[in-house]
Amino acid sequence: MTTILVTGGAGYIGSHTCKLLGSEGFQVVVLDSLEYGHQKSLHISDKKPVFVQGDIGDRKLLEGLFEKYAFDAVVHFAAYTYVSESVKEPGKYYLNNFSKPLTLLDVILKYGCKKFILSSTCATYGNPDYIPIDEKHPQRPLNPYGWSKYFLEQAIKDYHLAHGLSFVFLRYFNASGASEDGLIGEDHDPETHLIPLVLKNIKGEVPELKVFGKDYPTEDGTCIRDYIHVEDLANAHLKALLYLDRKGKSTAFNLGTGTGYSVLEVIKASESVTGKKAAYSFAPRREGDAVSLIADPSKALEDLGWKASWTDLQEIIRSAWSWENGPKNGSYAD
Ligand SMILES: NC(=O)c1ccc[n+]([C@@H]2O[C@H](COP(=O)([O-])OP(=O)(O)OC[C@H]3O[C@@H](n4cnc5c(N)ncnc54)[C@H](O)[C@@H]3O)[C@@H](O)[C@H]2O)c1
Ligand SMILES: O=c1ccn([C@@H]2O[C@H](COP(=O)(O)OP(=O)(O)O[C@H]3O[C@H](CO)[C@@H](O)[C@H](O)[C@H]3O)[C@@H](O)[C@H]2O)c(=O)[nH]1
Repeated sequence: MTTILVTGGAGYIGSHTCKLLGSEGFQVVVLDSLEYGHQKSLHISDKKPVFVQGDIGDRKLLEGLFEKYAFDAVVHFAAYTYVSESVKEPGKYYLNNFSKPLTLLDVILKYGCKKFILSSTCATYGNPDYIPIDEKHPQRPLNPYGWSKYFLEQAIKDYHLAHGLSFVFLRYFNASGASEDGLIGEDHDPETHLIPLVLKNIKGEVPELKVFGKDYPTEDGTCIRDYIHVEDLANAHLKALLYLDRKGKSTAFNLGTGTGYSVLEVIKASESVTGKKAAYSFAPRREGDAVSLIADPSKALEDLGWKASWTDLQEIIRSAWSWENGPKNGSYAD
C-alpha cells in the first residue's frame, strides 16, 4: 500500500484530498498543527488517516515520522493563506510558508523520499499581462503570501536539480464549495473568503459584507476570480500522484475552470441560489489584491488528464450553502 504524508491535511483543501486518497486506497498520514484545521474533518474518510498534531518546522517530529513510515510522496498543504494578513505581517508568512518547509524538504531528502506535491497559487502571477493565465506567464507576486509560495517553488526547483526531487506545483485559483455529500466544507476562523462570507451574510451571521474596491478596470468595477471546486482540487492531487508515479516531468499546473466571476457576480449568484438578498456595501480596495485571475487549465488536461467537473458557479455555491446549513459533522469532537 502506498503511504503519503499530507501536511495541513486537516485544513479545507487538505481534508477533501485526504477523503479522496483514502477512498482510492492510499494510506494517509496527516501532520497538522490544528491552528486552522479540524481533526473532525478527517473522521469522515472511508479509511481514516493517521493523524499527528505538530508543526512542519519540527525536525525531530518529522524525523520520527519518516523513521516510522516509508513515505512514497509528500503532499504539502500546510501554510498560512490570508493575502491581506500577509501584507501586514510578512514575517509570519515567510517563516511558515517558506522557511519551515525547508526543514521538511531536508528531512524528505534525508530519508530518500523523492516526490513532492506543493499547494501553490495563482497569487504567484500577480496582475496578469494576459488572460487566461497559462503556466508560462511571468510570476510577479503582489503580496508576501504570493512571494512566500514563489520562493518555495524556486527552492524546490533547486532541490530538483541538486538532489533529484520530483515535484508538481499545483497552482490553485480560488478554492470554493464543499463536498457533495455535505460532510466537509470550508470552516475557517476567521473567515475571509468571499463565498462563505456572502453566505454567512445571507444567513445573518455576518452583518457587514464589504465589497473591496469598485473602481477596478473590470466591467462592474470589482475584482474577478476563477472559483474552482474543492473536490476538483482534491482530484488533481490524486492525478498528480499518479503522474509522478509514471515519472512525469517535474512542472507546474494551473488549476481553475477557465471562467472568471466578479465579486458582484458572486453575490448575485449567491442570492439566486439561496433566494435571499445579501446586505453589502462598498469599501476601499484591499491591499495586495490582483484585479483579475483566470486560469488557462489546458496543460493540466493534457498532462494530468484533469479538468474541472464543477463548472457552474451556482452549483459550486449550492454545495457551499448545503454545507453551511448542514450538521457540519458536529458529532465528532475536535
Ligand atoms: N483556499 C484557496 O483558495 C487556496 C488557493 C491557492 C492555494 N492555496 C493553498 O492551499 C493550501 C491549503 O489551503 P486551505 O484553504 O485548505 O487552508 P487551511 O488553512 O484550511 O489549511 C491549511 C492547514 O495547514 C495547517 N498548518 C498551517 N501551518 C502549519 C504548520 N506550520 N505546521 C503544521 N500545520 C500547519 C493549518 O492548521 C490548516 O489545517 C495552502 O498552502 C494555501 O496556500 C489555497
Ligand atoms: O469580504 C470580502 C472578501 C473578499 N472580497 C473580494 O473577493 C475576491 C476574492 O477574495 P478571497 O475570497 O479573499 O480570495 P483571494 O484573496 O483571491 O485569495 C484566495 O485565493 C488565492 C488564489 O486567488 C489563494 O492563493 C489564497 O490562499 C486564498 O485566500 C477578492 O477580490 C476580494 O477583494 C470582498 O470584496 N469582500
